[in-house]
Amino acid sequence: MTIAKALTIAGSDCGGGAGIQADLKSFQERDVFGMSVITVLTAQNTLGVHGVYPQTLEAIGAQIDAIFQDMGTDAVKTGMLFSDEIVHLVVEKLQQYKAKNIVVDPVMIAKGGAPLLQKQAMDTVKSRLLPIATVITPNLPEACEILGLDSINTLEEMKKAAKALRELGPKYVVLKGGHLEGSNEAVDILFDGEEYFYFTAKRIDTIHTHGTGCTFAAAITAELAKGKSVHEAVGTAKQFIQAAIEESLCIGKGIGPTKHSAYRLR
Ligand SMILES: Nc1ncnc2c1ncn2[C@@H]1O[C@H](COP(=O)(O)OP(=O)(O)O)[C@@H](O)[C@H]1O
Ligand SMILES: Cc1ncc(COP(=O)(O)O)c(N)n1
Repeated sequence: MTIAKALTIAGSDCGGGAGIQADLKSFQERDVFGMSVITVLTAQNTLGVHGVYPQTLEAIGAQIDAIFQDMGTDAVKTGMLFSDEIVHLVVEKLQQYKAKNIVVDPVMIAKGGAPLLQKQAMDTVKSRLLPIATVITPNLPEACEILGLDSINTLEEMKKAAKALRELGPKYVVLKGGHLEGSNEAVDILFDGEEYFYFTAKRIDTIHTHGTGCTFAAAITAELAKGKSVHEAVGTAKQFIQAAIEESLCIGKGIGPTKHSAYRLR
């Protein structure tokens, strides 16, 4: 039997809602063999991030080598990379192993406000990581940070931002509109350099969105691993995250996680 293989290179969320844990659950739900490289341990729950413990470069490099020297991957997702040195290492390794289908979720700030990427790493993310990406999946605050904008408030501004982001080198930009104020729809825009495609869903009135960005990007990665086009992958991921948020979980005292199995169980 063969199966598509996807790798996540990201931070561990011991609370299970975001990071490596969300990614592996999403891979499994999409029938893809999931593998993980842990960059950082976080002590995290629905109330916030209580501790960040970066792994050594040696440990991160050894995990990546172990996977590429034996099993290989059909697609790779990057999430929380935290420091400049980790971003450099991950880019070098992905280039060394000629990784295909790279989905970069440029994780910067947790929903509760904790920094997940050090300020010094931003330039390297822009100059080294985004250019090797097949797809990038920033949310609106991340897009503002990358582009040096104060805010993005309308779909027109989202289109402009998607275009500017693509000029930094990724093949496709998926700009997520989950944070767009005053809209009763959650609209994500895919830009391939020529056309804009809108992925629209009803905005769900819930605070339980811990890990939505990770879950969405992981679902895209899983579909790419199976050989789907970027357009198909984003379409499936949008339905996957919509179902997961619709049935999101009131676990813990703060911002709860989503239900990864919701889409499959429909
Ligand atoms: N309240 C919501 N209702 C429906 N979809 C949402 C909601 N919040 C976020 N989304 C969707 O979830 C995905 C992740 O988006 P977002 O929450 O912006 O990312 P992040 O977790 O990186 O901040 C996107 O497809 C977005 O449109
Ligand atoms: C380890 C880790 N990685 C990423 C996120 C971002 O979560 P979200 O998907 O809600 O933006 C997080 N809170 N923790």
